[in-house]
Amino acid sequence: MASSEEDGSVEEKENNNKKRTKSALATAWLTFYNIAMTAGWLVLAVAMIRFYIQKGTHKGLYRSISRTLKFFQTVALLEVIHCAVGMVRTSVIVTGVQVCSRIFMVWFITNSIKQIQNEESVVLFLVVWTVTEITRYSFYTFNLLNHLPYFIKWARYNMFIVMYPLGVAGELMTIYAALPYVRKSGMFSMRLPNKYNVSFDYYIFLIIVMISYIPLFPQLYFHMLRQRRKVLHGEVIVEKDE
Ligand SMILES: CCCCCCCCCCCCC/C=C/C(=O)SCCNC(=O)CCNC(=O)[C@H](O)C(C)(C)COP(=O)(O)OP(=O)(O)OC[C@H]1O[C@@H](n2cnc3c(N)ncnc32)[C@H](O)[C@@H]1OP(=O)(O)O
Repeated sequence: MASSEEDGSVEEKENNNKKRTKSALATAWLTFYNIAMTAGWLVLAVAMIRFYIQKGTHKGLYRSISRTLKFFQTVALLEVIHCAVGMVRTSVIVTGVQVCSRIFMVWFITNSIKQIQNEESVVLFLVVWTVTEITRYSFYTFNLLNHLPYFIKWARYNMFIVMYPLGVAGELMTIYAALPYVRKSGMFSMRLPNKYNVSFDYYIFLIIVMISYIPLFPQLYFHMLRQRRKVLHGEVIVEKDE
């Protein structure tokens, strides 16, 4: 009996040690990840400001920053993995929708349709994303280091109230501006007859994507409002299984 109790406690200790090592590793990785992402978005912010000061126009801005943007926005796919493996306490679905819609905007809209790269709406979502991400990643970094200045916490859970709708407006206006070019070029579309016997119309797909903002965006927005109430006002919120 005594020996089985001892065994139990040894096993428990081992499990606790494993958990501690795992959580120390996770914290180290997340700290590195968040510092790298803050730096990446800061580089983007500086590049945008320098471009505008030097050229005095937004034309050509997207081209000048596209490589860095594509890199850091694509790396954000790791956030879906962080949620999936339980490294962070966030819904995979909420994070997945957020990250995938951004990656879609970068790769399949702005990067693929050169004619729209100089639209004002592109600058709108780029500026909004940049401000948001610098705030968000520095929030996570300082939080992990247990030295979170209140103004960063305040900014993280207040700025989105305005930034989210602005970002979405920029994205939707950009997709809308892309529609005529997509229709004319027939890009990413497959017409019948073809050897796969499959048809796909990217133009229609983009319209469906635009419509899907109507049910999906409020869910992200209300998720952030709930987070705001929890973090800034200490409300206990029972999350539904998302
Ligand atoms: C194929 C095409 C598909 C197209 C589909 C189209 C439809 C799309 C519709 C919607 C489109 C939206 C487009 C987006 C536009 C913009 O971004 S506009 C700019 C404004 N944007 C924002 O303000 C972004 C806000 N969103 C977010 O912050 C996140 O992405 C989120 C997932 C929505 C919410 O974040 P969440 O993590 O749930 O909340 P937090 O309070 O920040 O964190 C919760 C806990 O998790 C910890 N955590 C999370 N990530 C990290 C990390 N990287 N490092 C460390 N810790 C992390 C965090 O600390 C919290 O932990 P606890 O304190 O323990 O609770």
